[in-house]
Amino acid sequence: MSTDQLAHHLHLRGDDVGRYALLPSNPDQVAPLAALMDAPEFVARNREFETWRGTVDGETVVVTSTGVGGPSTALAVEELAALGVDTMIRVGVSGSMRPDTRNGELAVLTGAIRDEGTTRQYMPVEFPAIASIEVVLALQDAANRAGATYRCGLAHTKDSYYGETEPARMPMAAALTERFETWRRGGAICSEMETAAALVVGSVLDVRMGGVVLMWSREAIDTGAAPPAEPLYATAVGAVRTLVAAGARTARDA
Ligand SMILES: O=P(O)(O)O[C@H]1O[C@H](CO)[C@@H](O)[C@H]1O
Ligand SMILES: O=c1cc[nH]c(=O)[nH]1
Repeated sequence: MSTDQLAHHLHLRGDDVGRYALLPSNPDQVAPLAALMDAPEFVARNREFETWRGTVDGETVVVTSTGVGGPSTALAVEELAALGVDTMIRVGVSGSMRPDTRNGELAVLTGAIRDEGTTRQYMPVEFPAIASIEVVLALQDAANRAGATYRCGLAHTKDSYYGETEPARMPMAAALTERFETWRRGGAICSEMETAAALVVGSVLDVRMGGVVLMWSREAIDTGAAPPAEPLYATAVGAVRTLVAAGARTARDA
């Protein structure tokens, strides 16, 4: 795809983007994230992919929703990378996998368990889904500056939300419950649906990729209360600020 061409799913061209992108899965989070930047403006919407743009310390940053799950996340990462974006951060909400998590705490993601289907069509299962160290450190720095409560670690990425949150009613109840406990005992801190695809596709395309999510329990979701998103948004935009200040990225082959 040339950068003059309209990207098939995102409906963006090369001129619309810079080097940086934030990737919430929920289109409702796009405008509030862009609002923390200078000169926020709507750029395009097609299907579940809504894009706004702003600047952070003079650098163009797009905010593009990926939709739920690996397949649409892979599309968004592919098309943004083809247009020239080289640094991306997944932003979203997850369940927690640790009993001591405070509702609303952030998780800065160092990697993801590939318990989903999309990345198997990119790389064999032995290949790890690992975040860029530069993005992880920038997110930590920004979370500290935002005064956010957070922990760092692995996300569990799956394809079935109800398989995670209501396993007992699934035909595979025993297997789902046992697998979930296995991931928990292995150290996973949260469960969501996009990070593994973002990290593996990012790695294949030489994109610096990381992720930050707000951990919000199923019980809290069921109350209908909105999660307190300000620390999440401040951390995501603050991390871009840190990366912009650092300047040139470290080359993968250096
Ligand atoms: O709130 P977002 O970021 O969409 O993330 C989580 O919520 C959705 C499921 O309800 C999945 O996309 C999951 O990853
Ligand atoms: O995938 C998700 C998203 C939010 N909460 C969960 O428990 N799981």
